[in-house]
Amino acid sequence: TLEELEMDENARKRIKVFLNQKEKIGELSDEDLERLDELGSGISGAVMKVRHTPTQLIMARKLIHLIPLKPAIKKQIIRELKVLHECNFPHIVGFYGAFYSDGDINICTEYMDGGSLDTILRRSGRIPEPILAKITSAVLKGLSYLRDKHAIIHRSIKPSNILVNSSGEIKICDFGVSGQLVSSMANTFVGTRSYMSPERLQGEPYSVQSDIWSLGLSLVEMAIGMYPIPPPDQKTLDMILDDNDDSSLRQNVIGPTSKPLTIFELLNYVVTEPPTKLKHKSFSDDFKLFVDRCLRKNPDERADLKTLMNQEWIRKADLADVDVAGWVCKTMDVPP
Ligand SMILES: O=c1[nH]ccc2cc(O[C@H]3CCNC3)c(Cl)cc12
Repeated sequence: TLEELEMDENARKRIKVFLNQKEKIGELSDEDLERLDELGSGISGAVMKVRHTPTQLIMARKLIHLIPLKPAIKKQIIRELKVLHECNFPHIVGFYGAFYSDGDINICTEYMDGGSLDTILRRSGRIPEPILAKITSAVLKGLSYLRDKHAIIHRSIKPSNILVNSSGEIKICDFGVSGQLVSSMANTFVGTRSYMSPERLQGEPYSVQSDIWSLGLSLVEMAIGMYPIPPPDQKTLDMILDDNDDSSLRQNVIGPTSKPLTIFELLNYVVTEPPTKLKHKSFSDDFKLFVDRCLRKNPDERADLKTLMNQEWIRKADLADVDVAGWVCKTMDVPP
């Protein structure tokens, strides 16, 4: 029940409102959803902004095109996705329902008008440290909730799976709730970058510790405004971060100086080279220490969720009064 989860009053209220609206929906179906806009596309498919005509609710609809899948497998995935009905938490994106229609698995979730952090990063350059601390606190709470209440590990923490809205809420999405869906998509990796931990890249058993590596790498990327493998040299970092004309609101004018690594070289780098470090005077020591605790190649040396939630950087973040809503609105105004 919501009572047992340590939530503050207005978080509990928001979830009650969400569940109230959800009751009006009943079975979701394709003909009840009116397409409004394209929101984003991930490795598993496209995400559309839709309106559920019977209730006029705005939702995000993710289409997962998995061919060829035997009907029995598809039924199992839809059945396993139903666990999402029990995932009600301030930092987990709300779930309206899942259904299967003409070859696609459809997952309908809460619409987040600020979008995903990778889009915000592309538009506004980089994310200020006080905002990153709030984002990290939310992600850690979300990961703890998934592990402690549902024994789920996220499996793909990265900027594009962290969503924000103009109320200043920060939520994670696209976690591996359905084992069958995870294994059906196991070989559909596409893309030029990876947030996977060294142990996972080497096929070793992995746990929530693997999500902590991904969080650390995502934090470095969001702090400096570029994918941090291979680590940019000091000169590049100084150029990006020393700007005092508040370039954090503008696209960084420079890209990587050396030629980009192939995906193989990149994965090989993660496994063989020392982990990326966050080193620049513009970041607090607490932040640098936090990132260092996340980016240990040995998962046993990497800090665990509980330790990280008690780190100075996070304790200060939880007490700090940061206008996340204001920041999200500012990034929503920046032209795409
Ligand atoms: O508003 C949303 N609600 C729920 C989900 C969602 C997912 C989105 O993008 C995908 C694409 C890659 N990962 C996340 C985007 Cl851009 C928005 C939403």
